[in-house]
Amino acid sequence: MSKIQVNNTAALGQVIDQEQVAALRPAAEAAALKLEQGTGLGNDFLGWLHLPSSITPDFLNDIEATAQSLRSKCQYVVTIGIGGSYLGAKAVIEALADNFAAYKPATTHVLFAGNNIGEDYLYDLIDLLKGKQFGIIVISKSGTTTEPSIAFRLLKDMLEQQVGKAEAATRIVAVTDARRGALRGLATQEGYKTYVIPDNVGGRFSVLTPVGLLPIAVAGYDIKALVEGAVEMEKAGGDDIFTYATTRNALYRAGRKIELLVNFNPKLHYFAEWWKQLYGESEGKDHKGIFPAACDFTTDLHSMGQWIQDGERTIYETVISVGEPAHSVVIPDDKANLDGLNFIAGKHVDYVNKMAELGTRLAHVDGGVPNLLITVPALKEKYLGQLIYFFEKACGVSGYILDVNPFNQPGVEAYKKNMFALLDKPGYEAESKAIKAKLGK
Ligand SMILES: O=P(O)(O)OC[C@H]1O[C@](O)(CO)[C@@H](O)[C@@H]1O
Repeated sequence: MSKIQVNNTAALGQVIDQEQVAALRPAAEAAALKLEQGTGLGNDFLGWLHLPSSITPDFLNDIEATAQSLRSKCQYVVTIGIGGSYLGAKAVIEALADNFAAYKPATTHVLFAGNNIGEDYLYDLIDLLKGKQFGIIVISKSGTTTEPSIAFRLLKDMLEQQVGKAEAATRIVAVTDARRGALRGLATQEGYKTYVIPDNVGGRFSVLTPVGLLPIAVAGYDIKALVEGAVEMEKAGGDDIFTYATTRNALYRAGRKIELLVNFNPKLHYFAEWWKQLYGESEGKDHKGIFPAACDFTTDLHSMGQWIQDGERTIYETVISVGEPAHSVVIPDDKANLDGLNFIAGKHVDYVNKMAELGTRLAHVDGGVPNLLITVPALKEKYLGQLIYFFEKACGVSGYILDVNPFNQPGVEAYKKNMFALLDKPGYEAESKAIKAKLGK
């Protein structure tokens, strides 16, 4: 089976050595056992662990049928959600899509909303959708998150005005909790097609539920291959996962507090955004946790490269290296050679990119930045499925090595409480009074 691979050789020798990594292996194995036996912190949120192998062909067929129905009617399908309720779908779609898909004709464009509170963002979206055939996938595990709720209220209204309430109900799909939350009530009342986010799967671990699978299928990608890749990784288990989890924890203990996930392919930008939530929400608690940051290379070498090469030595780098590009572009020969580029004439652009990648890794290691390498054969559904499961499992293992609960996110509530208090939300009267006093109002 061709699969993703992890290599930590270039992470060793300066800041940490193999012994320090090996010393964490028993902790990693104990963490994996805790996940398997459900005996660790947050054990009511382990539904993702054997999720891939529990997905049936019938379930995927049903999602594909719903996707096809939306595709047949809609030029645009707006996926409404935030955090784990959008980043997985966005990451996979961007990794697989034509870089310029937005400017090329397509049966159906998948758009995203409810992931910010930008008035102009919503204005521009509403403007785009005026008079167009569109549908909505509204995703919220809690069913009460403010950002997607605002976007859904606006777009539902607009859709009903454009096509009538009955037709709108056939173009809206809700993905939410089986029982709880305002979205569940609304979907039942309006008769929307719904999918359930299992109770024991947290938002940031939900990309392989309908949260990710439905928008990915609407965008035209092969969700069966995606799940197949995840199943392969679920069954393959250990070594690469342990290597990644133990090396990053050894580096953290040696003072490397920031992990920089870098790619040499712009299609992976949102994959890093998904990864940032996965690791940031899972590990950043009890005043602990590696700070997950990301860069797109070579783009950011011309902005962040100086800092990475020469700034404070608190970072290490994890490179996601893609083996093969999907297409071929060769650099042409030029008789005049005024740009001096004939030394690479006849070479594939990807060959130059790979030399940039190798040169960057060597330079950064020389500059004191330990380097982990994850190779992905190609940007295809199957390998993305492997990568998703790899990072999820490594996150659970890593979180237990760090001795935090990797499956909760209590810290996210602080901003929400203040926002509701400032907005005078019913039920927040005491908080409103307190925050206004603090602001001298
Ligand atoms: O799916 P929901 O409940 O709308 O939550 C969206 C995101 O918001 C958070 O709950 C944080 O507020 C994330 O954990 C989650 O992925």
